[in-house]
Amino acid sequence: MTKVIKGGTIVTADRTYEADVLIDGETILEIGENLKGDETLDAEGAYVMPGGIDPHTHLEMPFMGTTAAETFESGTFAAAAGGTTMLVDFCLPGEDGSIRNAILEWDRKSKDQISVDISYHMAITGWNESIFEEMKFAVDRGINTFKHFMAYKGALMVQDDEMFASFKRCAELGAMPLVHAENGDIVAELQQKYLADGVTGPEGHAYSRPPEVEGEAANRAIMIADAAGVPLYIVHVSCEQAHEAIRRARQKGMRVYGEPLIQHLTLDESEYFDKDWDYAARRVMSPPFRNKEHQNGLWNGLSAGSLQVVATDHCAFSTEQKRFGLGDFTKIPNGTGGIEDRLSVLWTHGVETGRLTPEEFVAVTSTNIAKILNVYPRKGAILPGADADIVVWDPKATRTISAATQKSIIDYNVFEGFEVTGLPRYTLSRGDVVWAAGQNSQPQPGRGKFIPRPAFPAPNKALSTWKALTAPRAIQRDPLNIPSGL
Ligand SMILES: NC(=O)NCCC(=O)O
Ligand SMILES: [Zn+2]
Ligand SMILES: [Zn+2]
Repeated sequence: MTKVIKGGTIVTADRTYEADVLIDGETILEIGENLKGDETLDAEGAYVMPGGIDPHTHLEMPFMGTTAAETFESGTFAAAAGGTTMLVDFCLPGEDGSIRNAILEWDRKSKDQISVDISYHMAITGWNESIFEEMKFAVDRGINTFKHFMAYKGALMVQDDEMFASFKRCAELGAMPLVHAENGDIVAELQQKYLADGVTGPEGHAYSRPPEVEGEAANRAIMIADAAGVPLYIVHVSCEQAHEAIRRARQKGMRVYGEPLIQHLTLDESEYFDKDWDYAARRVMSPPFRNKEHQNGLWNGLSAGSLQVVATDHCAFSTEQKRFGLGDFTKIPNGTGGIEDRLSVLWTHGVETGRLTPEEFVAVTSTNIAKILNVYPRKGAILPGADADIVVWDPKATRTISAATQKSIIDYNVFEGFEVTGLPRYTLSRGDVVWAAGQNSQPQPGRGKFIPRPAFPAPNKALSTWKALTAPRAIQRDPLNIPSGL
């Protein structure tokens, strides 16, 4: 069974040109003029781009005494409705601390539910012999990235020596560490200080997580990665202090990647000062939204290349769950959504305003992510042989974002009222149409697949070769030049 996407303009991370795309089964067979297939999808007036990849989601994640309400079924359908064809979810060890069991649990929760493809990052939430051993099991299962929380003291947070040990293990395994960069000790102190001062509402969340705590942790993680000889990916970069650390590291030749979120690019700290408690609490996430200067810095980083990808950190709790923190902001479950709106909000605020070119848009929403996470060119590419994960993007279509019409099952949307221009006309996942605008598309649970991402020893090997060449060495001296010690 073949399909042809006809009459569109292909936009990839490096070029834009007019051509048809012929799909055979799950993969792209040919790109060219006047192609024919068993079925035709009209792309007149539209862009044909690699489907979005969201490298940071938390579907059904147990966290802060509850479980994120967005399910694998609703989350992956919402992704498809927004033009995203793959997401990378964070797999968290349970009470037993076992990585192996966590993977089995994530497989169990996701496999019969997902409409589009997924992959996992594995969280390292402590350190011992069995974690050391089981990291190899994860890599053999196609999980090549390990996440470390430098915040959430008393829960997920790891210490510097644990991170160093885990980063060294990543280096051996050809894997890459990820960090949530915030100084968890200082956050915990500041939380207590603001509570004691009588600041109990959601604004206390923002006050207790200033940009400096993020910048300090980003610098520390970069130093630890350098000492361990491994590349580093910093998730949800929200401020200039962290961005600056990444920029400086990259200037020094380090392979450090930075991931801003669509929320931090478009929403600011004033959200926490809203008089409506629910409104402000729904926007509580870590790190918190920042001011316009930080936002501008993130946009500049995307166009200049010091930041490489845009994610959502989709970790969506209902209003009822957010209310666990009434009277104490430290108990508001941390997380916001965005999986459905990432592409349209980024197109509207990025491409429509001239901050990003369409090619840069493809790079930061798909191709760079596929390359950094080692799944390119299977994903993130419009090339013969690649998976037919494609979004036919109508740059003229408009929508007012509203919880009332979204596919996500959450009862609100942090982008409520945003007018967006640019929406998917069709979303294809491995050749299947999983979203067609105006055609009453439904979730297709169970059709999505887990996509293994093999180890990528090349950057680690390059780094260790360079480290070995430039390592401090003992100076060989003629014994005659060494005092006898008398
Ligand atoms: N970001 C957030 O507030 N919640 C999700 C967990 C995390 O990534 O820190
Ligand atoms: Zn985080
Ligand atoms: Zn996260």
